[in-house]
Amino acid sequence: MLTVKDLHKSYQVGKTTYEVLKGVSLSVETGEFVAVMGPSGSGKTTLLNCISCYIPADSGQITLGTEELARLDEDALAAVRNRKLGFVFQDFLLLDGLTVRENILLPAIISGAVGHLTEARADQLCDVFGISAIRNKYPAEISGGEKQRTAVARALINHPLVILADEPTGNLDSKSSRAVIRSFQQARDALEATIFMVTHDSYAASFCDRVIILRDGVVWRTLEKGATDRSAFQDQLLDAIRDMSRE
Ligand SMILES: Nc1ncnc2c1ncn2[C@@H]1O[C@H](COP(=O)(O)OP(=O)(O)OP(=O)(O)O)[C@@H](O)[C@H]1O
Repeated sequence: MLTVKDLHKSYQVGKTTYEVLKGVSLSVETGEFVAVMGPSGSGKTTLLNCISCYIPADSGQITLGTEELARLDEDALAAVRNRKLGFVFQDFLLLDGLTVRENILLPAIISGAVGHLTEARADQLCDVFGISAIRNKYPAEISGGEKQRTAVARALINHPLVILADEPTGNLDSKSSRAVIRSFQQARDALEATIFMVTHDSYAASFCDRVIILRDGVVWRTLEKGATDRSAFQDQLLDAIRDMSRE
């Protein structure tokens, strides 16, 4: 589904080149919920921005479905962003002047794809995320949890291959974090959505199928949840992070 091979990315600051991604390789399968963790500065956001087509990598390959991103021109990349990727941001970015349903439909409106099928999809997503009763309300009239579920539904409207989430629980208390994670789990279980989430939050990551830990621009370790119970998996993640700081 999503494959990253030997990805390199540097930033130029004045005359100095800082190599941030130093050969990242990973893959995410359809229907997987994967987190990327790592210390501040390890390259998580840079990786996400390369996969999002916001910044070009220096070398290496990113393949989304059957398309290799480096081969695409600007227009094709914009189409990938609109139609093949869904985004969930830390502050959710709902538009205040649009209702819940209109917010969910927005990516479809932007890609010129609104019709009966898309409207039915919006209603299906409202059902899946339990927001049908509030679909005609405006963001100012709904709770934080409802806003989060609206943002996840919006990310799914165009049937994206992958949802990219950047610190989606970053500003939230643990109850609201749990609500966001539950939405991702519902998206995976009910709609076979694939989710790739950057997070600092070991609690949020402990609900994932797999956690990739970056250190200093490379994949340092990958932990599979498998049949491990959530809190034991969170302990494993915290142990790994402690190991990393000792090495
Ligand atoms: N546009 C840029 N120009 C120059 N340096 C940058 C730029 N963006 C990021 N960096 C640097 O690249 C390194 C990696 O940044 P990145 O944001 O990818 O890390 P991160 O793992 O997401 O960190 P955090 O957890 O703090 O968000 C950092 O040292 C950062 O200062």
